[in-house]
Amino acid sequence: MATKHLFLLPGDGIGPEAMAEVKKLISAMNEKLGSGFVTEDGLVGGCAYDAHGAAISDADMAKAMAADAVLFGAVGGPKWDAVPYEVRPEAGLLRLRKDMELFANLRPAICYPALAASSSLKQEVVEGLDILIVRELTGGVYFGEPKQIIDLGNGQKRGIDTQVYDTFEIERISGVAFELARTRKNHVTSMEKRNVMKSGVLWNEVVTQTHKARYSDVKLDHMLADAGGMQLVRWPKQFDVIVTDNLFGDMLSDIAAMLTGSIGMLPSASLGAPDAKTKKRKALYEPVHGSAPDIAGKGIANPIAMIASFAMCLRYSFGMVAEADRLEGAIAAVLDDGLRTKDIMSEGMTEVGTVRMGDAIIAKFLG
Ligand SMILES: NC(=O)c1ccc[n+]([C@@H]2O[C@H](COP(=O)([O-])OP(=O)(O)OC[C@H]3O[C@@H](n4cnc5c(N)ncnc54)[C@H](O)[C@@H]3O)[C@@H](O)[C@H]2O)c1
Ligand SMILES: CC(C)[C@H](C(=O)O)[C@@H](O)C(=O)O
Ligand SMILES: [Mg+2]
Repeated sequence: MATKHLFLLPGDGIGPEAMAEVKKLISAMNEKLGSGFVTEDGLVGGCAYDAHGAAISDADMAKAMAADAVLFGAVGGPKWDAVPYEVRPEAGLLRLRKDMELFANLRPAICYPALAASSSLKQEVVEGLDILIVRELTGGVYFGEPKQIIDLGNGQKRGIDTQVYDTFEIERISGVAFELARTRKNHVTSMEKRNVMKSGVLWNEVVTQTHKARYSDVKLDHMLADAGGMQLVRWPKQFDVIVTDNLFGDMLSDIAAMLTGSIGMLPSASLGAPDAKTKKRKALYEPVHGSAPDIAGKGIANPIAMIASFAMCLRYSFGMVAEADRLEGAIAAVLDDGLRTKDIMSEGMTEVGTVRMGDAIIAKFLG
């Protein structure tokens, strides 16, 4: 079996705790299934800043570019609140996304049957939920120039961020959303704020044109992003695929996380365009949650988002669809058995820490 190079960036806070569970899984897959993964660890975020004064080194950046896939934990924390903006922990993640051109961020929000009763929303609202947020990841206000604070000289300062989208960026992300919708319920909802933003007007126009030219078989709706947030909480099952920009996608996916029971449940895949020759995509897989400084080091973090991100890696980077399905099935089965980390704990269930949850999922996966 061909060697599969994985570059692991556990990061800060609960990142390494969640990644440790995936490392165990990878070792077990190599040993029991001969999966042929070769892994190497690197530094990103605050730990990278502590080691060499940058949120990711050029050497680790090169390794990320060369790997078949990157697995990323989480970055950030109060320890680095005062470091210069350019080298803050989050800058490492943003550099990875930009330099690897990972423009398509897939954030599925699935409510596992066993968790339907433990959501903060009514059971009938979330039961059976299966939606996919397709977030544009390399453009918009995250990267637009100018981005600065200027001194106005009158005791006032001005903070400036710039929202920029070009036609090709909207075209390619909406293409990803339409393609994925065809493999699901064939329905895309595009979200922007065309009522106040010029970039929203263009977004709406380009999505509509792309739909008309290439994907008229898919049902397309448009929704203002603020109303979209409201509808996500009111009746999320009206959605199949949501396509939206970088900032709205960040916020809407955190909202969607709570539909699944906890932000500790939401995985993501960040994908580049297929290479013209090899057809391979650059890819990074990461949980949607952050470094959770409030629970870091306590052994109670939910590793499911990280493990489910690895399932996405198996599916999208290695075509190991059967293994990905089995891993997702193992997560569902362990939840059916009543095991819960603290964030998803409810009455009558068995509370376990990060390691026991990881062990239980691996044992189910290996059958
Ligand atoms: N991809 C990333 O690396 C990423 C994503 C989001 C935030 N961050 C960074 O993380 C730091 C903390 O951010 P925040 O507190 O806003 O968001 P967070 O996602 O880290 O935490 C929000 C809340 O959710 C809980 N939580 C998160 N993940 C959990 C898990 N797996 N299991 C159980 N509970 C979990 C936390 O304990 C906390 O109460 C900041 O520095 C932020 O910039 C990083
Ligand atoms: C950590 C931060 C840069 C990141 C983002 O804003 O994209 C995070 O919130 C996410 O959702 O991946
Ligand atoms: Mg976020």
